Amino acid sequence: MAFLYEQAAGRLMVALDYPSAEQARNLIQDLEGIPCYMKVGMQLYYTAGPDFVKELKAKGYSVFLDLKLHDIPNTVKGGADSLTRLGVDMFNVHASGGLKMMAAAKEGVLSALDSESSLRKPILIGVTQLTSTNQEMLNREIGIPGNVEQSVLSYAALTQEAGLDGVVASPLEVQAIKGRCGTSFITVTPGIRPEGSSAGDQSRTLTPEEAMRQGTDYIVVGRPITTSPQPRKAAELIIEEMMKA
Ligand SMILES: O=c1ccn([C@@H]2O[C@H](COP(=O)(O)O)[C@@H](O)[C@H]2O)c(=O)[nH]1
Repeated sequence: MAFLYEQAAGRLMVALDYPSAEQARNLIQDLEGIPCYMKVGMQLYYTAGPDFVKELKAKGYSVFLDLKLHDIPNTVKGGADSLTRLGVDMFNVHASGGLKMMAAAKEGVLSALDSESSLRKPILIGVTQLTSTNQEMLNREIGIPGNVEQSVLSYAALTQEAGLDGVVASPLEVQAIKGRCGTSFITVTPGIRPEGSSAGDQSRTLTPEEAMRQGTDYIVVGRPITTSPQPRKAAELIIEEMMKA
C-alpha cells in the first residue's frame, strides 16, 4: 500500500502558482512528507528565481520548471543550457516554436551535460495546445484549422521528431498521443479537476482518476489544491483517486 501511495504521489505535480516564495513555502510545509513533484511556473520563478528551485532541490523534491521557452533557436539553446545547470528535473518549450527550436533546446541540454559531468539529464518536453484552448479559439483566434486533437497530435509528432522526451497536453489526448508516439513518450497533463471543482480558465479537463485511466504519466494540479481551505486533504484525496485508477 505504501509503495502504491508513493508511486501515485510521485506522479502528482503540484503547481506552486504563488506571487511569493513565502506563500509557496507555506503550502510546501503543509504538504510535508508527500513525495510529489513540485512545479514552478512563471509567476513564482519571476519573483523567487533559481534560488527557490535550489531550495526545493535541497528539500529533496523533483522539480518541473514550467517556463515554456519560446524564442529563436540560439536563445532557447542558451536557456536550456542554463536550466540544465540549475538542476531541474523537467522543463519545457513550446512545440509551436518549431523543429529547429526544439532541437536547439536539446542541444542546450547536451552541451551543459558535456561540460559538467555531475549534472543529471532533465526530462525535456514540448507544450502542444494549452489546456485552456478550446476548438473555437484554435480555429478563430489562433488560426489553426482542424480539431484540437489533430493539432495536439501533429505537435506531439514534431516534438518526438526533434528528439524530446514527451509533451504537455490535456488528459483527453493521452491515448491518441501514446498511440501515435509510443507508450514511453511522456505525457504531462494539466487540466485536472476533481469532481465538483471549478474549471476556471481550463477548457479540456478530466478528473484525477479519469486522467490516470487514460494512461498519463503525470498529472498537474494547481488551484484544486492551492485554493482549498485544506490543501493537504485536497492533495491526499487526489492521490487516493489516482490510486483507484
Ligand atoms: O497547457 C497547459 C500548460 C501548463 N499549464 C499549467 O498547469 C497548471 C494548472 O493549474 P490549475 O490551477 O490546476 O489550472 C498551471 O500552472 C498552468 O500554468 C496548464 O494549465 N495548461
